[in-house]
Amino acid sequence: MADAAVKQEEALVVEGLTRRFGALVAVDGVSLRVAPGERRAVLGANGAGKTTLFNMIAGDLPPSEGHISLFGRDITRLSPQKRVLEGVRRTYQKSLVFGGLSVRDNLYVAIRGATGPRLAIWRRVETQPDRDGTGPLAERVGLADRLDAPASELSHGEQRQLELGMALAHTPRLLLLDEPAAGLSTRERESLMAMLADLPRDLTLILIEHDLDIALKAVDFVTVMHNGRLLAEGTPDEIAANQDIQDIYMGKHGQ
Ligand SMILES: Nc1ncnc2c1ncn2[C@@H]1O[C@H](COP(=O)(O)OP(=O)(O)OP(=O)(O)O)[C@@H](O)[C@H]1O
Repeated sequence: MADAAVKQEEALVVEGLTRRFGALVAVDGVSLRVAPGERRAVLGANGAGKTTLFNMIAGDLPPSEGHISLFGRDITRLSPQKRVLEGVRRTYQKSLVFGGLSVRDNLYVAIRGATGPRLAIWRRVETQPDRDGTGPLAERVGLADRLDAPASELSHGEQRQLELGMALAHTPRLLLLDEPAAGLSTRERESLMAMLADLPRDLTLILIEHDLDIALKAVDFVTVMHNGRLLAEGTPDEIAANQDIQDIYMGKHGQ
């Protein structure tokens, strides 16, 4: 049918998004449009409102005002769980990996969370779906040879890789990564960024990043926030050439 070739929707549209905490306006009328498959960085100094913006997109925090649409569907009032089913997945600044479980079991828990009711964990092992899914997932994030290692024994970089693997278990359409490279060594950052670059283009990726150099290498487009507002948007080249942004907001955070 000719009509099947429908116009492709934006992956994410955020309109006039605002979040107040008492008198503080943490996010102040932010509007964004992110194309399907785009790699976008959200930059800004501490307290700029980046995580609050993520919290509202993921449904962890209701907005005070504004709207959020995912592939043309208004998700502003959906619960975080329903947004996961719609394809939104996020990571947090603080690790949510289970240290006492192996890499395999962490990935399995993530897969189960995506595919079955919570209590189905009590079903007989052989009747549980997707047990084989842990291997390919571990391979995607460079942990194929660490499947049986307890997560607590992973390096910081490997833990970040595991978090990414857990987020990918839900085959997200929109992946929100909150400072995925924080605390990593230069080598670990490079390897994580290479992994992100290898993610399929049917996945739309937004990452919060403090390090301007990392962000500019990893993305197609950059949004800069300051004091809850959108300060600038542009390609990495445009942002790199913007001396005000470099000096005032990013210079002190570069490493
Ligand atoms: N639950 C909350 N209650 C009150 N104030 C909050 C809450 N969450 C965030 N804030 C405030 O909102 C503002 C924006 O915080 P947010 O964490 O979104 O910034 P950020 O850009 O992610 O900063 P960072 O880079 O330090 O994580 C800050 O002033 C913060 O103190």
